[in-house]
Amino acid sequence: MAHKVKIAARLRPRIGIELEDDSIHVVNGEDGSYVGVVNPRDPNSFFRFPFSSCYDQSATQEEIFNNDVQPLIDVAFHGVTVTIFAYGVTSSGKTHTMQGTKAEPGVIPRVVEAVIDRKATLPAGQVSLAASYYEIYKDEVYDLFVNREAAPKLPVRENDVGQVFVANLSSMPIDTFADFDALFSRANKQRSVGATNLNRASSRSHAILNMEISIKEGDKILTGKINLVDLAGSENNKLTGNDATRMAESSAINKSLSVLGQVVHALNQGASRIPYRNSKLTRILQDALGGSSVGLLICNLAPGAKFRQDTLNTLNFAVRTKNVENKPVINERDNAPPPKRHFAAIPPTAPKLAPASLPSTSNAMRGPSQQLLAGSSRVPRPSMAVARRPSLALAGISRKKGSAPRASALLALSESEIDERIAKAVEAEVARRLAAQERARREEEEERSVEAELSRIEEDESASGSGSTSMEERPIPSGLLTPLLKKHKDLDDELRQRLQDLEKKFEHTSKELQLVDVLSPISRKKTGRAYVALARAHSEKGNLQVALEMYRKAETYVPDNLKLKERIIEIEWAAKNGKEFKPSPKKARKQKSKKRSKLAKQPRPTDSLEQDENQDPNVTEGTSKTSPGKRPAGELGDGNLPIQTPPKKLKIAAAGEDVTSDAEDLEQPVLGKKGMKRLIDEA
Ligand SMILES: Nc1ncnc2c1ncn2[C@@H]1O[C@H](COP(=O)(O)OP(=O)(O)OP(=O)(O)O)[C@@H](O)[C@H]1O
Repeated sequence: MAHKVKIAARLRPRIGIELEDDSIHVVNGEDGSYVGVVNPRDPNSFFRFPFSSCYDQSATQEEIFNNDVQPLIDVAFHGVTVTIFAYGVTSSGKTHTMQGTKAEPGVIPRVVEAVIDRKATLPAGQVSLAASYYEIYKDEVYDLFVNREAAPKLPVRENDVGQVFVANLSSMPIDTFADFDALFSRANKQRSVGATNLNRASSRSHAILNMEISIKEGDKILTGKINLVDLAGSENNKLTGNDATRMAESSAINKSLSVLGQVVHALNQGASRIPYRNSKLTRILQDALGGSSVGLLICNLAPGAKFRQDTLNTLNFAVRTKNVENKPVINERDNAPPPKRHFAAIPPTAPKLAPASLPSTSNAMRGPSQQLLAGSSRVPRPSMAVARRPSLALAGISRKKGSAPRASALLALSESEIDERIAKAVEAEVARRLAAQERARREEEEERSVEAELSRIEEDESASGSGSTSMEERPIPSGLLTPLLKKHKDLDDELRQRLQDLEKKFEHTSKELQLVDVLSPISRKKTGRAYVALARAHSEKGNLQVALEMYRKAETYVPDNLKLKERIIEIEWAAKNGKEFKPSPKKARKQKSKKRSKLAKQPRPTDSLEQDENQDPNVTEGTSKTSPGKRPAGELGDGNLPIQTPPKKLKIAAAGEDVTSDAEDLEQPVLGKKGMKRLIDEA
C-alpha cells in the first residue's frame, strides 16, 4: 500500500536583531494546524498552508521528537527504511532541528539514543547497530567518519535489487550513546561549514547520518535503516552576501535542491522519467521519494517579512511533497550461511528481486507499528554480500550486443592482428573519453557563464529595489491578524483549489518537462525568458489567465527564479480576486562593476536595437554581458527574468500597441526556428 511522505512545519524563533513581525505565523486551532503567510500584494490577506504538524516558535525539540519522530523508530525496527529530512532556506533552523545543542539535543542524538534504548529491551545479540555519516559537498560524497585530508570522493552505486548506496563508506558499530556521541562530534568538525550574512555557521553541504539496525529473527535478518538528512539551505545570494567561494558552493546547493524540486514535480505528475540521476542528492534520496521507504519532511521556516518569499517556496515544495507516495518494503534476508561453493562452480546470477506482497500482515507484522505498515511488502533478499555486489553492468563490465569480438573469431587471428585490434580499440576509447571530457568542460563553462549572468541580474534588481521589498519590511501590527483569521477561513479551500488548478496546469506541461531534461542550461533560460516576455505582453493587455499560463511555462524552464514564483502568486491572487494586476515598472539597468562600465564605454558597431536583434542568438551570451549599459532603460526585461536579446515586438507592446503576433518575433532571435515553431504551437 502507498504511504505518503509526512510533512511537519517548524517556525524558528527570532534571533539576534530580527524584527518582531507576523508575516509568517503558525496557528494550531480546532480546525487543524496551518502556517499562514501574509500576501505580499495585500497585507490584509494571507495564504494558508495546512499540515498535520505545525510547530510555532515555542515548540521544543522534545515535542517534535515525541510527536513525529519516535513512531518511526518502531517502523525501522520492522526492517523498513525511514528517511527524515530537514528542508528550508539557509538559517531557518535545519541544523538546530537535526543536531541541536548539548542543552537541546535535536532529532539525530534523540533517535540514536532511542534506538540504543530499544535494543537494550531485546535479547542480547538479537540486534546490532552501525552508523555511517557522510556529506554531499559540491555534488561529491565524502565520508565524515574519515579524516578529511584522507577522505576520497566516494562513488554512488546501485546494487542488483536497485538500491542506491554510497560505495566504500565506513560503517561504525554502535554499542553505547557515548560511542556515538564521540564519533558524531568529531565528524561534525569535518563538515563543510562557512559563515554567511545570514548564518555564522552555515552548512555548505547536505549531511546524511545513516543508522542501520540488523535484527535476527529466526533464520531471517531484518535490516531497518534510518536516514537523517540535514540539507544545506537554499540560498538567496542577495541576502547571504556570498563571496566567490560561497557562490560556488551556493550554486551547487541550489542546483541539487532544484533537482530535488524537479523530482518531486515529476513524481506528482506521474512522469515516466524521474530525474533522480541529475544530482547525487536525489540519487541518494531516491528511496525516500517515490521509493520504498517511509518519509518525514521537516520544513524549517524563518520568521519575518524578509523570509516571506523563501517561506512561500519552502511551503510550496512541502505541499507538492505531501502528494509523493512511497511503497514501503521490509528488507529481509536469509540468516543461514550460503552453501559452500566448489571453486569451479559457475557463479549463479544474482536474482533480480521485485518486492513481494506480504502473505498476511498479521503474520508478518508484529508490534505497535502494525497499522503504520499495513500493506508494506517484504523483500526477500539474498545475503548482503551478494546484494551489495555491484552488478557487472554497473561496474562498467557490461558488453553491448555485438561490440565484443567472439572468442572463436579471436582464435582465428594472429597475435599481431589481435594486438592491432586492441590498439585500435584503445585509441577509439581514448578519443571517446577525450570528447566526453571536452563536452563536459564546455557544458560546465556554459553553466558558469549563465550563473554569473543570473547573479549579475539579481544584483541589478536588488540595486534598483523592488516594490515588494519595501512591502516586505513593513511590520504587521500585532492583533491585526486575529479578526482576519476568522474572515479568511475559506482560504484553505481556496489554497487547495489553487493547487489543484496548478497541478492541472502541470499536467499540460509534462511535455515541457521532458524537453527541459534535454535542453542545455542556456537554452532552458532562453526559453524561460521567451515565455516571460509573452506573459508580460499578455498581462499588460489584461489577459491575466494567458499571462499566468505563460509564466507557469516559464517556471518549468527556470524553476529556481524566485521573482518568477512571486509573480505567479501575485497574478493568481489578482485573477482569483478579480483585481487589476499592475506589473512592477521595468527597471533601468544600473552599471555595477567597473569592468562593465569600461566595457560599456567601448565603441560598438552600433547601438541600435536592430543590431542587437540581428545578432546570432548563440553569440549573445557573450555580447549580453557587455550590452546592459547600452540597452534602452525601462523598455526591456521583465524584472523577473532577463531578456538578453531585445525583441522588437515586445518594445511595441510596451508602448501599448498590438502584441498578438509577438510570439514569432520574440522567439526568432532567442530560440531559433525549431524552438520558435514549438513555442508558437504551444502559445
Ligand atoms: N528552534 C530554535 N530555537 C532557538 N534557536 C534556533 C532555533 N532554530 C534555529 N535557531 C538558531 O538559528 C540560527 C540558524 O539555525 P541553523 O544553523 O540551524 O540554520 P540552518 O537552516 O541549518 O542554516 P544553514 O542552511 O545555513 O546551515 C542558529 O544560531 C540556531 O541556533
